[in-house]
Amino acid sequence: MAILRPFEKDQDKSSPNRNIAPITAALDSQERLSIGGCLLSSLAEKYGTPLYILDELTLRTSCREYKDALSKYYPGDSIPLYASKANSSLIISNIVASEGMGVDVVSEGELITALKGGVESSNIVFHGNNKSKSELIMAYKNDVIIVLDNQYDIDQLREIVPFGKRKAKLMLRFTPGIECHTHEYIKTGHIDSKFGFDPDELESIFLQFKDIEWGELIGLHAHIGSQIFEVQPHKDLADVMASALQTGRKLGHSLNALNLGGGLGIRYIASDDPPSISDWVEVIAAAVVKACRERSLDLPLLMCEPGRSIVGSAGLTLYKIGSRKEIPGIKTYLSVDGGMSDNPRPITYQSEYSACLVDKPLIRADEVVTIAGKHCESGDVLLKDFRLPRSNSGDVLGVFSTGAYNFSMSSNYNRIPKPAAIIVGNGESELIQKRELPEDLLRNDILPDRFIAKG
Ligand SMILES: Cc1ncc(COP(=O)(O)O)c(C=O)c1O
Ligand SMILES: N[C@@H](CCCC[NH3+])C(=O)O
Repeated sequence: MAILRPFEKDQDKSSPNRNIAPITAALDSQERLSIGGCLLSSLAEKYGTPLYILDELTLRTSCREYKDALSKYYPGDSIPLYASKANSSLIISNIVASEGMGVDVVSEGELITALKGGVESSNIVFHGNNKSKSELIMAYKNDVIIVLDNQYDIDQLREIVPFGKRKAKLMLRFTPGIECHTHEYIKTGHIDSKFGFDPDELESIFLQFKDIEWGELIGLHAHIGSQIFEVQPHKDLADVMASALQTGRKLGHSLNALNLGGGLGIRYIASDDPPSISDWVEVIAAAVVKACRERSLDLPLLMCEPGRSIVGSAGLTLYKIGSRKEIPGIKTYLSVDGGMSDNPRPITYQSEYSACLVDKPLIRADEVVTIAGKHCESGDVLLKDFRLPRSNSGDVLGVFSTGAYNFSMSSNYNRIPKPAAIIVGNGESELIQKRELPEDLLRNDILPDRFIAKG
């Protein structure tokens, strides 16, 4: 298999999700790798490692591609909502809002981050299969769109919304019964999923909502899964959703919005071949238009919720290589100063990544190594049987496409502090997340008085 070098000239710069590296990847005169005009080895020196890096231009380009493609291919109104579970922070909320996107949130933490980052509440959609009362109160008070996932949501909201006051804006999530090819853990559209109402329940929910005082059903939502390369499941989804829209409208609900969720995949390794953002939007827009026209339905406001394809390839992580263990005839381990606590995807989903030595990206890869993390877990491996040039302790390794579901899924396993994060662009770098210190990890520990030795 050809190795697609992440900084090759044939990068498809217009569609970041088809590139392994950020679109600003470049080499300096000594053939060392830079991103956003910043030399990666200098960033490692300045901020320490492990270090999450976010490339501003790649992130903005992805947002613009969604916005532009929706305007170009969908004749009705549309808005892409960034799925902030992929990576939630003030800076990302701020950037996606400035690009005219909304945000999808699933907790008070993600909601407050979106609001404080500058996202307008009318452009926020609140999800969750087990929302707490305080989450629902916060969502209602901030007038964000609440996605009803189950009867428990309905029962709680009925008590929360004060009688005679502003109605809650509601969407209804259902499981469309669509299978897609992705990891078992990140499929959500199949009938036995924990998310959303069963399609058979829809009619009775529509009837239940006919005369309620406290909420207005404004649309429908479904999401089939994540890291998907095929477009057929989303075409099928458009059809299933248009049919549900027709049922709901016949039963008297205006249902002006259709939210098709996220799911577009990105290229982690050379053999990954996702459609571009623009091609994906073209297909889903056409499918929604066709499905609505066939049923003589007015076009709804079209929403989608991309997470990974917005932020995945905008991010990379720098590590320092430390110890080397050679097991003759078996394998060579290179251990780095992070691992499953900053990137739990390989151990969770057997996900594969691409990487290089940032100061030697073009040197011939002459050994096969396993890049291990530093945690007390044999499965803590970031890259298996990966080709790299001979390295030394202290060399900086860059792992690409870590912008999505890395920081947001990070942990403090083994009481390892979380890495710092920076943003780069136009040759400048700025801190966006402070590095945790070991002392920070004691912040919430309590040693009750009776355990403290009395002097
Ligand atoms: C409801 C919902 N919307 C959007 C997303 C974002 O998906 P992705 O990051 O694959 O675009 C997810 C995650 O799978 C989700 O559960
Ligand atoms: N966390 C998953 C994606 C799940 C998306 C949320 N429904 C991943 O890392 O691939």
